Amino acid sequence: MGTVVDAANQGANQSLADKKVKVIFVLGGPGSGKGTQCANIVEHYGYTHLSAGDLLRAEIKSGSENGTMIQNMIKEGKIVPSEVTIRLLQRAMLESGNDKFLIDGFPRNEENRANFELVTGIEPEFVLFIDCPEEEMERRLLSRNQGREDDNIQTIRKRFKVYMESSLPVIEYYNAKGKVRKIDAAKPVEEVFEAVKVIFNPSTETVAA
Ligand SMILES: Nc1ncnc2c1ncn2[C@@H]1O[C@H](COP(=O)(O)OP(=O)(O)O)[C@@H](O)[C@H]1O
Ligand SMILES: Nc1ccn([C@@H]2O[C@H](COP(=O)(O)OP(=O)(O)O)[C@@H](O)[C@H]2O)c(=O)n1
Ligand SMILES: [Mg+2]
Repeated sequence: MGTVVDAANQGANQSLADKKVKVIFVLGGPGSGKGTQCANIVEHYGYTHLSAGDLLRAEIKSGSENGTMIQNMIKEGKIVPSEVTIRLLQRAMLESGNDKFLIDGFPRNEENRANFELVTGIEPEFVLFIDCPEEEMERRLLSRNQGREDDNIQTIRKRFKVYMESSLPVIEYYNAKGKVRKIDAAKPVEEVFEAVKVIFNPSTETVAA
């Protein structure tokens, strides 16, 4: 690990800071519908969607030196060290050319949260909390059919445990700062999106008719 990488990272941070990027964290349990709602938001509001899980899976596929470590952690439902995930997020933000991001599935624990803030200096505008009962999340994960190695009941149970123990406290942290916008996700996709729109509409952006 060298100074070249550190310098590149600092350049990335400076450039993101100069742009004054707008970030919304989209959080919620595994299978709650984060990715589904992000796709809808992108269509209507011009954000770039960055799923931390998708970026990590792409990193495995790319044959990166971290690939095996990431794959093993995902299989066990564990949270990959933030150094890896933050670097992927920074790169994707810069490559997008956009200045508005939905960061989906990150931060997932205190280490993710604190280091992202420290390294990028970015504070989220707000946290969109996609709230769904566990039985419903389990049903959705077991019928997702995307061929994911972690969508089996053994790994799902581990992911729920990690969510309760490590991710909910992050949502609680932002809630204490008045930054959480909570959505009831135990409804059909379109109905959930109606509630999402209410959150996104009062800002300066408008919906295309
Ligand atoms: N409101 C909903 N009602 C029923 N199924 C849903 C809903 N939202 C998403 N799904 C389905 O549930 C599964 C998990 O959704 P996804 O968006 O991948 O969740 P997450 O990114 O939070 O894990 C997918 O198969 C998706 O099509
Ligand atoms: N910030 C993150 C996000 C995901 N991940 C890993 O990637 C897995 C899948 O995350 P995901 O966001 O795609 O999963 P869903 O919540 O969409 O079902 C997690 O269970 C973790 O193993 C991580 O380590 N750190
Ligand atoms: Mg997802």
